[in-house]
Amino acid sequence: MNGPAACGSSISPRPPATSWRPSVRRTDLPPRHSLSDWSVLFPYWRSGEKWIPLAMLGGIVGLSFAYVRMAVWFGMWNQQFFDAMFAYRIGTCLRLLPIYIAVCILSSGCYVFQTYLTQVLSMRWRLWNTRVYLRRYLSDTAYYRLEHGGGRDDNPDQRIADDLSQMTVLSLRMGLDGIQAVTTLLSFSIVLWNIGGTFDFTWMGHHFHLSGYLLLGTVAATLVASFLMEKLGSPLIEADYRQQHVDADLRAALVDVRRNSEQIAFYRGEQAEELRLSHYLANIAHNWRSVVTYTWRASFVGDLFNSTASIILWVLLLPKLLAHALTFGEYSRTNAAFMQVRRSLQWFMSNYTDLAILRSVLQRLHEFEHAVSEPQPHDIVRIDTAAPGIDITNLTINRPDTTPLLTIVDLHIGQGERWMVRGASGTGKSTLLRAMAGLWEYGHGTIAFDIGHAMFLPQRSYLPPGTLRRVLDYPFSTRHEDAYYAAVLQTLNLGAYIPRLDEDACWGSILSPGEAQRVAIARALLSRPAILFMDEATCALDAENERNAYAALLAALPRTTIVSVAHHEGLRHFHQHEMTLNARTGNITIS
Ligand SMILES: Nc1ncnc2c1ncn2[C@@H]1O[C@H](COP(=O)(O)OP(=O)(O)OP(=O)(O)O)[C@@H](O)[C@H]1O
Repeated sequence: MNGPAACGSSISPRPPATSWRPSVRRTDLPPRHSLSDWSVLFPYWRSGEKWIPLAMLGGIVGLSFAYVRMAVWFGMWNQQFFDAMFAYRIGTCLRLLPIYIAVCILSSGCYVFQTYLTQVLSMRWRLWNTRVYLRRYLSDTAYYRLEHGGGRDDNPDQRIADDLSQMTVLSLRMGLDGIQAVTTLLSFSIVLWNIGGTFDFTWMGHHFHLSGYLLLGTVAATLVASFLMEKLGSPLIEADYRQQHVDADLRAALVDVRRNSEQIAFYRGEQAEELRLSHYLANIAHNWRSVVTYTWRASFVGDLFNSTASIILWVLLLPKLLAHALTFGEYSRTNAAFMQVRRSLQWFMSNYTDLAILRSVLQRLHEFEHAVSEPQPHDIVRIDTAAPGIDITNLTINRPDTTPLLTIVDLHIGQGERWMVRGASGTGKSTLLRAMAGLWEYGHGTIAFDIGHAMFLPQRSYLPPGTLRRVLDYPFSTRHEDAYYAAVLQTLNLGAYIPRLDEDACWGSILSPGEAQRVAIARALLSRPAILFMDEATCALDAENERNAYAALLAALPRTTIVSVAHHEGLRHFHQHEMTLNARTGNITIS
């Protein structure tokens, strides 16, 4: 029987207990935005690499200004051109055309170069951030703590793969569009102000003198529409926040099915899985309905405003029309300026959804950063010592709920000694090894050994994708003579794989659990650790292969200290000492 696909699976000693997250627990919470969420944006711009991206950003902003400047120029050109056209001055029109074409080419060039620079900058930023996040995620066993630490953060894969990409793309696009919107607003506001001139009128016996009424009217109309959109669309932020979570939960559940496909197939668990996945799908559908409702409300106001824009402009231009003070060229320029001011003011509302997504992304990244950099309590102190053997002093291992699991007052394991750890299921054998490996943070006491020369073999061996040679060397990149690999494989009855040493494959799903365990033993034989911890590392082997594996270890590593969690009676004679964990007292007995 082949083992569960190890390509991409975790190195945990058993299937991760929390890999299935049945509820969308945090999706029910309202988003808690805080200013510190925005801090996620800054590290890149303060890093040693900052000068190139800052120069690129400067270039993009400069191009943006140039682009807006050209748009203002187009407005002026429009007025001149259409006034000439309606006055039938064809010669003037022909003179104006080549200039127009030249500026068009320049403007398109600016736009294309700005887009190119933005994309390059976005990718550089994303790569830098991803490298930093990967380093943090893979350092100090953060990946293990996140998975096994009671769900302090969910879906780290989504944070690293999707959220970082979204953060860079969205924040750059919104930031640059925002700068462009403000520049456009200022530039065309001046145009509108100048065109708008003054408006004198008498109402109820009072004389009014209004300057720049065209600009004021445009701003007022846009602000009313924005206010309505804000009122109707604000719950969209919350709904979008939840949407990201429910989507990620479904994806995580699907990955879970893929990872455990064989077990599910043996159980014929299709219906149960369909039910479980339907639960996630129902969450998506439920939230999606909210997203749709809030989106159509906001879109309705936005679209209504867009389609009535020309009427609003006509109303605003009515005084000039009544005074016969509007040429077609001036109308054309006013229309362009009106649209630009409206569009840039509207930028804030048309980017409502993106802003909502960005805020959710930043919040999740901030939570992730917090989770990975959370200082790990070191109540169980591991001392790295060059002294041979292992010393355990006043060690108490607790469960996560702080109830005591196991106590070892004082224990010395001498160099080269072989200890068998026994005890009923659930007494804490694996947890003791986790504490030795620095993966268990609940409890207190001291464990001293040569950490740098120790190796742990869990029950479920991790076989990364790649060549068999790389799998055997994992996690190091040491290279041995071919004959050495061959001899080790032969000793462990894996001779059939010698010709396949350089085959690139997903060995986790090719090898049977027993073969995978023998590959792990081969790793120990190849890397020759000073101390070897084994957690039921041969439990999937038949009696003969298990005896053979132990015999090979003893023959090849006579000076290696071995601490081995095992149940099989037949293994007792390979060990000199026995440590039995007592379920009732939580103490150990040594024999
Ligand atoms: N992440 C965890 N969260 C909560 N409880 C845990 C966790 N890991 C282990 N435990 C608990 O600690 C106890 C000891 O578990 P451990 O895996 O060490 O047992 P074991 O002796 O190795 O069992 P077995 O022989 O069945 O492998 C068990 O009661 C288990 O439920």
